[in-house]
Amino acid sequence: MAAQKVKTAILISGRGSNMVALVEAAQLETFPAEIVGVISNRPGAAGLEKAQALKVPTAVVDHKNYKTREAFEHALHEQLLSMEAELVCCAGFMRILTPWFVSNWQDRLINIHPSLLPKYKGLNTHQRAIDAGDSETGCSVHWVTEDLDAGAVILQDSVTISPNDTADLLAARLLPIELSLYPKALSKVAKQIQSRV
Ligand SMILES: Nc1nc2c(c(=O)[nH]1)N[C@@H](CN(C=O)c1ccc(C(=O)N[C@@H](CCC(=O)O)C(=O)O)cc1)CN2
Ligand SMILES: NCC(=O)N[C@@H]1O[C@H](COP(=O)([O-])[O-])[C@@H](O)[C@H]1O
Repeated sequence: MAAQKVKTAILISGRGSNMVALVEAAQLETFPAEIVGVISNRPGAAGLEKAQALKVPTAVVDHKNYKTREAFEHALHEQLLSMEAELVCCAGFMRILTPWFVSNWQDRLINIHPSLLPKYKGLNTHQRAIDAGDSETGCSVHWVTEDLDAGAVILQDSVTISPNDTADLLAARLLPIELSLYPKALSKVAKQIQSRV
């Protein structure tokens, strides 16, 4: 008997390119995850319309509507529960999550980060790699822990840095690699979850 697909929700804040890649990958009958919803902390996120066009349920939990980070995360948590999420993928989700949220989703929360972790945690990763004179950078899918971008790496892939690269050019060259990597990582994690007793 085929294992149940892992109910997966995706958190976004912006254009949602990685989210689209995950949704499209999950449309394959043999893919081990089912996308049950897309949630944005920003009402105007372009990814919301992309998810709706793909017939994926969407919700907005606007962090600006809450006085504290914890209050925002309680609302986010309730929305995830309402979607019956078993796994959460951060995909361009631009909020640092508190230990309370991370503990509630421990070992069920992953993220894609635009660097070869453990190098360049945080923001502005491409400019930092360029400024450091690195010959390559990349992207990493990792487990989310309370420490920012410090969780174990699940999969990562690299791209060379050209002499005249700007951060924008690098991000554009890296994006197709991200869009290929994240579905592979989600498949790997979903199969691991399916095998948990
Ligand atoms: N506890 C954790 N939370 C998050 C992680 C993580 O590993 N542990 N990964 C991030 C994703 N991320 C980089 O990949 C990241 C997202 C946001 C920020 C940040 O500084 N956010 C600011 C607000 C920025 C904004 O709203 O534009 C903030 O939250 O104050 C850094 C890294 C997801 N969360
Ligand atoms: N710190 C998190 C972070 O910077 N994530 C990065 O934001 C972009 C989101 O694009 P998308 O919304 O089109 O997937 C992606 O490049 C992702 O690696």
